[in-house]
Amino acid sequence: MSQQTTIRKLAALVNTPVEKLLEQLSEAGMKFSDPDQVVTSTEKVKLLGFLRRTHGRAEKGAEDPVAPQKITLQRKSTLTVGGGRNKPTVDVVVRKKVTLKPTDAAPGAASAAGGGVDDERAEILRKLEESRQRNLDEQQRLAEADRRRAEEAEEAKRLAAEQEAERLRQEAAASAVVPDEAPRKAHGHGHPGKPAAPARDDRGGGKGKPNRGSHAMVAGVEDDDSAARFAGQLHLSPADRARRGAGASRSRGRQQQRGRQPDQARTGTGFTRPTAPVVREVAIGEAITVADLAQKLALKGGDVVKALFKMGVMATITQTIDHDTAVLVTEELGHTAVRADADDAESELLAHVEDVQGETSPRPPVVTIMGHVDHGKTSLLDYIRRTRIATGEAGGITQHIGAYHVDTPKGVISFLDTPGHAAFTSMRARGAKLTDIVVLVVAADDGVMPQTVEAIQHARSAKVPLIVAINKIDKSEADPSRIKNELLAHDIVAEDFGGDTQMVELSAKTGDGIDDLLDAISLQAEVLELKAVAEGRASGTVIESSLDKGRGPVATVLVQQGQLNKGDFLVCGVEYGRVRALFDETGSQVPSAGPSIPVQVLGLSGVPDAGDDFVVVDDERLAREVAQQREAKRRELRLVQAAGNRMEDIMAQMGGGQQLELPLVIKADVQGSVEALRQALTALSNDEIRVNIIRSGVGGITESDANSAATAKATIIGFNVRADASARKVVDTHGLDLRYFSIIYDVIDQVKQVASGILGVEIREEIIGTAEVRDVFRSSKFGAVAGCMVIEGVVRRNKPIRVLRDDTVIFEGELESLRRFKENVDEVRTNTECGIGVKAYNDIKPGDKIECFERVEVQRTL
Ligand SMILES: Nc1nc2c(ncn2[C@@H]2O[C@H](COP(=O)(O)OP(=O)(O)OP(=O)(O)O)[C@@H](O)[C@H]2O)c(=O)[nH]1
Repeated sequence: MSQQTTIRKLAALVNTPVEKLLEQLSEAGMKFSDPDQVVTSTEKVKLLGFLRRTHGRAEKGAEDPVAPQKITLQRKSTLTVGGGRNKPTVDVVVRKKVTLKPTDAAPGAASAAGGGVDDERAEILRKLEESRQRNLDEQQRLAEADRRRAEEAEEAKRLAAEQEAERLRQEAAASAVVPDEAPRKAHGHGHPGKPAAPARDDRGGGKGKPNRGSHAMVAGVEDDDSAARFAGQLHLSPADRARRGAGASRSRGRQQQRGRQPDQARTGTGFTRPTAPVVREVAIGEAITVADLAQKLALKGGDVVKALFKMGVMATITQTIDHDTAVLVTEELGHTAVRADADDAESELLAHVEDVQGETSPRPPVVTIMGHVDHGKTSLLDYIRRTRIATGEAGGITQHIGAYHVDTPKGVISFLDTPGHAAFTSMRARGAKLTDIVVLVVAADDGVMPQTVEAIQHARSAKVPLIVAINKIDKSEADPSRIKNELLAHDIVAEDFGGDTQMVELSAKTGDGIDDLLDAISLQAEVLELKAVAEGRASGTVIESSLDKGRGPVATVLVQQGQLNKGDFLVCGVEYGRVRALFDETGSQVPSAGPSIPVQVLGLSGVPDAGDDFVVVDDERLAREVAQQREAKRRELRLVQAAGNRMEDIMAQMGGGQQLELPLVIKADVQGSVEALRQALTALSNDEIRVNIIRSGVGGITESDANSAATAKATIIGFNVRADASARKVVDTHGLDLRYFSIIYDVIDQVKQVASGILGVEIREEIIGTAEVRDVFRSSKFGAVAGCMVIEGVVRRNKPIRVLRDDTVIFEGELESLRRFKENVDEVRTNTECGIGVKAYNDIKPGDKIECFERVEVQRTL
């Protein structure tokens, strides 16, 4: 603290030389060597006592200031006695002694009488006292300022937390919940008022909309339960704090807070004054982004980044940190972390779904139409839709919602409205089994085609029975028996051939045979004895989804179990919501939908993916939690996958049992070489390394080649070509691996060795010098001699050389002669002229480059 008194200051204060004060302090038994040392209040008091004792020494007064002081004065006067005739005069000295007791006005007299020393002492004492007092005041003032500052900071923090918590009210309510403590008892079934409450969520997209919550809070229209949950995120009253401190369980604390909340709301503010920093308990999974963690902690992303930085972890707001780092930083920030059990809400959901197992009853079949291109799948679906669906009030036309159901005299049949194999296989890939029966359309005028066979295979692998629709029988060239014969080759045997596959001849154009097909489907369905639980909470699969401008997220779902009703809460993939409205394929609103019936659902928080499952749950809380957890999991997965693609990570994973990638940029002198290298190198890929040629082409290595290599951290292979100056700059800057080759076998060999993980010594060519040909002389003795300037490095006579024209190798060999001014030399260095004779090569031209290289052994690294 700058306000502390140093010896120098004290000396100035009491008007004493510093040395003297040091001496006095030393006499008082306090060792100080430096005048800038700080004197504490205790030391000052000690010095004061010492001075009191020593000055005027035996004076009791010094020790007992209350005792009256006794001062003795002596005065001397001389009298002259005698002085008669012949008698000498005598001087008599009279000494007078007066003892004064300074009872009243005495102190002044005393000090006056005491002389300089007493004055000084009194002055020191007074000033010391003053200084002590000043110090005390100063300390009090500073303490007061500190306290005020702390209060202000806390207030600001509280306000920020309130705003943040308000903004994030839904997420915060969920994220601050300890997974296993979660709502099993506190929420859920124990809160009958809750399902009716969240009208707010009917608007859909309720995820973290900024202002909605705050309005609700201010206006006090929030339902008590939600408000209480929200308040659980905020501040702790002294009582709650004490409870926490005493180790009371969180859930109990929350319930008590809940009980208190309505009272607070009635006070008008809805908040209590902050009495302690909010300690949040956050659930952290395997990995989390900094932004997500900040959100869970109701902090700014920057604050978490800063805290990480202080811990020595450099991470940006979008980066993912692992569980351990996240826990450390959470604790560093004064909050607590618990491991998120990824499946807790999910298992709760499962238990929830199992609850509704009940009586099963027959359900309609779900049919998918497959077949070869142009064999009439769409026509067939359209015909059935057009003629079989009683159009609704909405304009009299049927809607394409991804599926529809038709009533036949033999029962209801649902058709999935997306013909083709992609939809079927992608659904299957996602684990969704929707289809009960496949109708295979084969055009009678065409026959079994590749996609017909593919459809058979799909149906077979999904273990779904087939019904063959032999289409286009209205055509003159139609030959149904040929189709039946062709299908025999694929083990599809028609009933009239003694097999078990129903085959219906029809025309999607005229409608002939369509009823027979519907009958066949119903028959097949009976054989399959399709059953489902018709009552209770619904579950099923999303068939199609989209974002509608006016209506928000719209999903067509196929109910597979139970009854889906308007007003139900549901989890749908990573989305959730409350069913605001249900529409059938005619565009009419329906109050509910049972098993195998497709309906459009409005009211979800977002657009789910086709193939996502949906489950109706009792309350919105569970729906939201499951959806959020799934979303978090999906995001983590995405992050892990994205991170895994980066080259650094791949390299870092070396030896981790995963396939590594070896990215290469290949440039060669001719297209033939490029192709040959491409093929040879990609063929080297094995289980451990995948050779990935990210760029290839003919010609010298350019700056953009080098840049691509830098981006992909690729090795550049120059086959009989060289890098130009700007490319070399990029190579140097990024420390890229640039290798030149002139024999295809060498390239393959080197890449092969790296790919098979045989690391060891490799022979690498290193260019030691380059000379530029300025002129060419013909000599009868040596043939063509190139008058050169060494532009880089050194050219040595006994090293191999290559001749380059336009950065492309045109000759490789050795030097015949290396001369300077007619003298043979062994080497020529940069910026020196020389004459070079190339052995067995006479076609050298001005502008060519002669590069001198050597082969060196290099420890191979990846
Ligand atoms: N004559 C006749 N033509 C038909 C019949 N069914 C479909 N077509 C015609 O065949 C062509 C292809 O029919 P689509 O229904 O588009 O066939 P698709 O299998 O859905 O074709 P992709 O969607 O391309 O796979 C159209 O021109 C139809 O008019 C039929 O029963 N008789």
